[in-house]
Amino acid sequence: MNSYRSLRIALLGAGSVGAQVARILLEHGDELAARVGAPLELVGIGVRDVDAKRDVELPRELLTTDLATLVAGADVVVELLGGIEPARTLLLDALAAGADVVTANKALVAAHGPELFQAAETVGAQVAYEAAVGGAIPIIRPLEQSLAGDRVLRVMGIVNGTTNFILDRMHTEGSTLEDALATATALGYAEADPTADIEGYDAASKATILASLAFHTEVPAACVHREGITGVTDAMVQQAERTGRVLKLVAICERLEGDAGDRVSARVHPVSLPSTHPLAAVHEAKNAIFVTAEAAGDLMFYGAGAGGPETASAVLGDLVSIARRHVLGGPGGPASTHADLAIAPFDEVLARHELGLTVADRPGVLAAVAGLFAEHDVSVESVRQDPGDGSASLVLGTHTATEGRIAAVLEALAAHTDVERIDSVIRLID
Ligand SMILES: NC(=O)c1ccc[n+]([C@@H]2O[C@H](COP(=O)([O-])OP(=O)(O)OC[C@H]3O[C@@H](n4cnc5c(N)ncnc54)[C@H](O)[C@@H]3O)[C@@H](O)[C@H]2O)c1
Ligand SMILES: N[C@@H](CCO)C(=O)O
Ligand code: NA
Repeated sequence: MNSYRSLRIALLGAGSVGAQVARILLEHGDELAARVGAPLELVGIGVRDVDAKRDVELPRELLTTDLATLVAGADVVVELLGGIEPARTLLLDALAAGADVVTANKALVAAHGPELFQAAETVGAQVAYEAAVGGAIPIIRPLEQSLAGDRVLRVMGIVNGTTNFILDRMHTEGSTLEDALATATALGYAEADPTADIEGYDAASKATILASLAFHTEVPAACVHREGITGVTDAMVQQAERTGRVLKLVAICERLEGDAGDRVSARVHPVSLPSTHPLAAVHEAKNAIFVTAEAAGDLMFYGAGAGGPETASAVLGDLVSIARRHVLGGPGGPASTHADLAIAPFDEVLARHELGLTVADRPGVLAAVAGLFAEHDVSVESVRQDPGDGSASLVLGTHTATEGRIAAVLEALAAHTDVERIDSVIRLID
């Protein structure tokens, strides 16, 4: 090892991920230091309560509740608190003082990434956030560096471990959403407020980050269409199974070619996909992300999308890489947003839908319902009808149509006297 001085590492947060980062750093510090070329000194761990019970025993003398002072003396700040504040202010202070930053906080990067990157660029510091998307899976660095010479066309995948765990348990064990969420929380997969997982906010934050990196364009979180899994019912799960399909929550980021210039779209919603689709084989809290690039073709990234030790792997990878550059010198690179593509409105995005309806069981109803689709220029591909007691269940599959047209059909169906209920709406992936 050369004679570079120790790098002072401040760790903020000792929860599921933070405690594992501290443990590995303390257990394997020598090995990591050898890779960096300088000792990595964990100078303190910022916590809420130094006496709190933790799964991992941490040296008491490292624990402090004074996060601001801890940050002020650090070369690298590793933020694993979650949430926007105080994480944002602490990291901006760290960057202003010239420290580098590692974070797993996708909510913060999605909402305030440009502000953090700008602050880093001003002082030549670095911000690394590999753990923010796909947990342990290397996906940020491949998009930022490995594919920097290519043109990414599409990024699609399962990016939230908690909702994948829940949907998987609903399919394989008939669990309720609530029971499966409780297990995912106990396993350390869920966010501190699990609404972020089940309502799709977490996946939407990740879609913002992926789309911004993939398309070299700032894609604000507000431009990502978001639907979670709270509308997924047991009946929808069973309906999917009857047709050899499974339900998954996916993020889709696309580059849409157009005569007036390319645009980008990012969205998160449940989909129904054939059980033979590669994403159908992604079980438990695993994540999988497909990247399609013009020259590279299809690439698939698969692995642990959540979990303390798994996510700690990505955090420490960032720490080693950032520390190496700290030792070698040279500023961090600016965020790449040169393409600055327009964002396509969600209404113009194309998809195939399957709608489940309960309708009055009398002659002419099927024709009336089909007429509503025709009126809005949506072509019906398949119809299945199961008679009931005075009412009938209809399942209609559409050809590809814009989201705007489907929304108009749904509005017309909801207003139609023969339509008792819209039971389910799910997008189909082939
Ligand atoms: N758990 C995962 O699988 C996972 C995976 C990828 C990314 N992340 C991200 O990593 C970050 C941490 O996640 P986690 O699962 O470890 O969360 P966690 O809730 O288990 O841990 C966060 C810790 O930070 C502490 N904390 C919060 N605010 C604080 C404050 N103001 N002062 C002192 N301590 C404070 C909390 O008390 C808690 O112990 C989040 O941004 C999360 O989105 C988590
Ligand atoms: N709550 C997140 C953690 C990983 O980012 C998930 O379930 O995917
Ligand atoms: Na990752």
